[in-house]
Amino acid sequence: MKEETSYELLNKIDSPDDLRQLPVEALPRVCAELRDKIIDELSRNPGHFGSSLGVVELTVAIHYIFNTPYDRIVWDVGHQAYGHKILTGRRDIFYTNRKLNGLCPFPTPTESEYDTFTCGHASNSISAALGMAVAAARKGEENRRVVAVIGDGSMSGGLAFEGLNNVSSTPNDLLIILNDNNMAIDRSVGGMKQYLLNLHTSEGYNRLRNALSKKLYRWGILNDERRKSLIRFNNSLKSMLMQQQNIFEGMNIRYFGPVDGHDVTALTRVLKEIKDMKGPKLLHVHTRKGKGFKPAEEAATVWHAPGIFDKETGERIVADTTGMPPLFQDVFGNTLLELARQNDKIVGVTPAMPSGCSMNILMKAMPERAFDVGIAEGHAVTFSGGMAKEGLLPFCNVYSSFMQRAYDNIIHDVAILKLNVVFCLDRAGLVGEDGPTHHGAFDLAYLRPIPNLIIASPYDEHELRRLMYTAQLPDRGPFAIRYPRGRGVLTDWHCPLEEVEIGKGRKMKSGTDLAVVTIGPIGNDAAAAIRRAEKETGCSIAHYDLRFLKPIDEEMLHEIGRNFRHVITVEDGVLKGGMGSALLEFMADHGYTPAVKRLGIPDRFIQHGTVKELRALCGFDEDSIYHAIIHTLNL
Ligand SMILES: Cc1ncc(C[n+]2csc(CCOP(=O)(O)OP(=O)(O)O)c2C)c(N)n1
Ligand SMILES: CC(=O)[C@@H](O)[C@H](O)COP(=O)(O)O
Ligand SMILES: [Mg+2]
Repeated sequence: MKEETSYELLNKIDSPDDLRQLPVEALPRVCAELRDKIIDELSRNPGHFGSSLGVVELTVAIHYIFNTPYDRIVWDVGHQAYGHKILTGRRDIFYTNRKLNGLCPFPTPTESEYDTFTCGHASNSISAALGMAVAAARKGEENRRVVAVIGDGSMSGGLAFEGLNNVSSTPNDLLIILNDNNMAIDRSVGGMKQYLLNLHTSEGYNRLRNALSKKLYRWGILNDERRKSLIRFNNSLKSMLMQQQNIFEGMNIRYFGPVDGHDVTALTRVLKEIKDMKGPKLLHVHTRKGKGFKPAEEAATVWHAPGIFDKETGERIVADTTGMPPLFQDVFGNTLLELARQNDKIVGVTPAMPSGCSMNILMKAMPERAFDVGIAEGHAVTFSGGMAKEGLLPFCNVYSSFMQRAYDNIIHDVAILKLNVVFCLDRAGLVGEDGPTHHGAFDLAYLRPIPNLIIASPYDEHELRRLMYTAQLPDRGPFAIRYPRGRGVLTDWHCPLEEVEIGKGRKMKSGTDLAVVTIGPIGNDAAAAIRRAEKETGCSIAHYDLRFLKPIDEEMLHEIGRNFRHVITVEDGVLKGGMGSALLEFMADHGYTPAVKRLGIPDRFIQHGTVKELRALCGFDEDSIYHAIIHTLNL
């Protein structure tokens, strides 16, 4: 049995100032306590695990060497920043992490002055940090240092490349720390990953470097003052030996490393040496995702966000899901494979989320027909467009909120040419604990104005399968299907694959007093609310499931407009510009004047919490729908 950690040092660190009072020899102990604290807290209150464990030493070294919060540290994604939170005054409330009204899931400037920028979506740290560095220079804050900490996976994102490109040509003293653990959520992929692997210091190089530096010291050519030049010398030596130019050096960004990211003493030494160097620089750090917790080191994908676990045995505590409805993502993954077996034009595309969206099912069965393109949503869409132009039929699966990155690509590279690409937007609607950066709140509103695009959302798992089948029939053009995070509503997702008439909704039930119009699985909650209202009050309520936002079912809307004085719309998406707005436009365009109450996500960013809590806060959970019905009918 593992001894309980006493957190003797950690409990005295209320801010990085306290950390900086400690002698450097104390840092390994701080790291051990911090690591134990993260393991302990996360075993009870789930969150992003492996990434934070991997950067414990880096986090301690950064706060030890840099004058935070005056110096700006920009974390990329921010899923690795739990150590940062604990060291920056949030230790005692860390148990509230990701809970409603508790600590935010990712660094958030409104929560702490140590959090410098919006985090959540990958690859923005270099651009944001460069902006801060330029601002500091313009304001004459010459002593303010700016650091971007970015993972190897996030470095594969286009935005990171755009940032690097600009860093190389704009005067700045930025430090980019590349935290390379050779993993994204799934395995890192692509040329950047390969390039970084090639940058690994070869054994021969290490031997030569050590021998040379010893000699240089002995000859008096090298001393501590001149160590900085040695790092440069090392890089030239490395380039020479490895016969390739360092891509960062080639872009005028000084490259240092790779260094062992778990040696906190070495890290502090290197950071101290390079922190005040002029000009842009990149420190390449090798870490292990899940470091210090064996199961997480061995199965990094599962332990990216493992849920709760037993910290002694390392076993994940997983709820028994027998008899429960399947995850929507698994219905997608299995159906895609089924369709791919029938239609050899089908290929799958995912930007770095093969496990998250269950495209790993296709990937495993037909590796040559599934593409993980890295954290590259824009590219995923345009790449799909290219394949579609030449006759393939890509199913491009992107989390709804990450698809925001690819808006122009949908319009410019797919919709204008009416290409046959099926966009599957997983995690549509409120996603829960990942909060405002991750809620798939906007897709209905941002997709609706795009010509040529079919937009649908399934009521349940069977409907998802039918929509996927329908979308791959010949010459459908761009087709978007959105569905939520989590489980569906049916116990058996299997059903025959049948065509759905495009633009046709379903009348779920008739009624006379009020029409409730829904889109997507939230319709099930509305149905429950309707049953309750009818049972308790004797009223008569019609329920329409629109199914397609575009083309919208005009016949159905005429029926509603003609027959009802009261309409309630319910959607798991933003009210501004969403399905309710579309209905209102239709009613106005055709001279109908029902009183329309729209339920959905209000015009503000919704915090984190459970989906249930957040729907209630937004006013579209079953209870709220019920009360809206009662209120509308004055019952
Ligand atoms: C734009 C965007 N796409 C996808 C994701 C999902 N995502 C979160 S972390 C992650 C992997 C990041 O890999 P890396 O930067 O190497 O960090 P690590 O997890 O290895 O610590 C991905 C794909 C995201 N947050 N943002
Ligand atoms: C940090 C990040 O963006 C991902 O890890 C995200 O939290 C995954 O979300 P799901 O848990 O819904 O797959
Ligand atoms: Mg990584």
